[in-house]
Amino acid sequence: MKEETVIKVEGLTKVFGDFTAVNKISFHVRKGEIFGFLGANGAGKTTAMKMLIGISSPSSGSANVAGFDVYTQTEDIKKSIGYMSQKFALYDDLTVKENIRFFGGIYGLSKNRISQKSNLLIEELGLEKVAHSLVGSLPLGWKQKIAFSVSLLHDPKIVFLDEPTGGVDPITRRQFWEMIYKAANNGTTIFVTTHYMDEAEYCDRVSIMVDGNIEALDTPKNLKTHFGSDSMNDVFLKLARS
Ligand SMILES: Nc1ncnc2c1ncn2[C@@H]1O[C@H](COP(=O)(O)OP(=O)(O)OP(=O)(O)O)[C@@H](O)[C@H]1O
Repeated sequence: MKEETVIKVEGLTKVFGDFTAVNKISFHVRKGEIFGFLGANGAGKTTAMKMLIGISSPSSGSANVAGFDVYTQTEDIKKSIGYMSQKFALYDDLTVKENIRFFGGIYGLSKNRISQKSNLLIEELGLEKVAHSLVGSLPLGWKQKIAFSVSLLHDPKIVFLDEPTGGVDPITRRQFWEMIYKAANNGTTIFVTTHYMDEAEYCDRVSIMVDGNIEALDTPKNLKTHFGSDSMNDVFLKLARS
């Protein structure tokens, strides 16, 4: 059976004045794949991701996300994807239930569907006792797990995660990744940036950006073999130093 490609990027470029932040990057991502998008600070990850989620127009090149063009079909892209980041996830001054209701509404879900999804999410995450607590009062790890579930409320084809586990303890990060695996097993494609190299090991494939270019892209196993490394941390350091 032919594997479905849900992200196709060819020569995608973003220029700010005379500075090239993203330089002709090309890659494909398959349905249900966990694709790690790595790079040192300032490598161009966020700039690339903004083009893919339809909030920044590329300078040149092409990209198709969930079947839609990043130049002309950005509204369709936004409806087909989920997004969460460490910096923006949920509203601290709304309760867990209110956040779910709010985002469900934004994603265009019916009241009934929101209610069903809300009950399911609260049960799955064991949040019965805090369903009516303000999100701001919850530990960061809980917030991030709820935010991830909320980003999946509308059953998006692809979810973009921008450093989703920043600042979270290792046990909670592990639990977070179990949620990522579950979503991927259900066919959701995961596009994730991270600075944690143990998380890079959990991805099906990893791309590594250096100064706007994708310098390496393969499975963690192949990358380690290619660079003669025993860890993704070592691969990353070798590339970032070269
Ligand atoms: N609007 C902008 N105007 C000019 N330069 C920009 C703009 N946005 C980003 N840049 C520059 O582009 C480069 C890539 O930034 P970007 O935020 O994409 O990196 P990143 O890989 O996401 O880094 P981090 O891990 O720190 O988030 C940086 O040098 C940044 O200063």
